[in-house]
Amino acid sequence: MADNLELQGRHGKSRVRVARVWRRPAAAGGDVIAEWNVAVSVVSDCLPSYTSSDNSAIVATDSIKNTVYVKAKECTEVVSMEEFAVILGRHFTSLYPQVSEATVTIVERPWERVAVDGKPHSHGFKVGVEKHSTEVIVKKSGSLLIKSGIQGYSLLKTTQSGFEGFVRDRYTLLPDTRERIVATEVTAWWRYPFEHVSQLPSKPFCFTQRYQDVKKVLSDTFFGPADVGVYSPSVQNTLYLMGKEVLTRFPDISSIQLRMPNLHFLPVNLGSKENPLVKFADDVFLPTDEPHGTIEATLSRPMSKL
Ligand SMILES: O=c1[nH]c(=O)c2[nH]c(=O)[nH]c2[nH]1
Repeated sequence: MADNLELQGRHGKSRVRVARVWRRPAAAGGDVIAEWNVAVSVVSDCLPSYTSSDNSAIVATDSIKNTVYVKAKECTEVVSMEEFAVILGRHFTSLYPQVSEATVTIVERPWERVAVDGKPHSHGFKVGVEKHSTEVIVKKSGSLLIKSGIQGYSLLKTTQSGFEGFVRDRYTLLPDTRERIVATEVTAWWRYPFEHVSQLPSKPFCFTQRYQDVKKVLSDTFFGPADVGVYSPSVQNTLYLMGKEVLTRFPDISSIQLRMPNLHFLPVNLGSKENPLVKFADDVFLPTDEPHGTIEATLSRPMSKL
């Protein structure tokens, strides 16, 4: 309380870029690299720095940035992003009495090991497309919230998609269809059920593995079997089935939030009655991303929240 006003502040450093290499012989799988874009934000009791010129309680954002590099150096064994975020969160909340909470957000640059002549390369990587992220909140008490996510996961089917039976009134122009392209760029966030640092799994890499698992379940459900696919009556239904499958398969995920824009591929019809230049026959489309439909939902088990 200051000047009869409530103040809720937080500070930290964003866009801290760090790359960590773990050296391993080729026989042990080769070098491992992680490139992370880290944001740390702490809730800290430093009211006088806002209300007067007393900075004595401030952990400088420059020191917060430096800590990211120190902790990366200290991780002599390969760690997942989620584990690294927990390490940072625990550090800030345990070292500084005035810091009650730390939020650590990390987005990974998706370096993927290349293969040369079919053999995984010991130290060569190329960048992939979709991105893995995490957001971890650690409180001084040890209470914890861990979310992981995927962004920019672009998926498309050339058929086995339709949309019909929707509201038809004077504003409706869209015809019913059982044949269209469906394309989206999935953003997903899922929450793990660990609510205290003491509940964290000791098995290394489980978060990284789970990310790969979730990614596969999302795409397998979107596409259906390789030869025949699966019919999608709407993006809404496909989104629901994707989220449901993740919760069914992984008891250690308590909720999932999915955002799936409907990126329209418009039928191309060009010309006039006299000169029908291009007549659409499910073959030539105008790909668009603006405007796009926005379809999103959160699925949770009863009693859990995202
Ligand atoms: O799968 C869809 N869901 C919608 O809500 C919608 N709305 C629309 O115009 N096309 C579609 N497609």
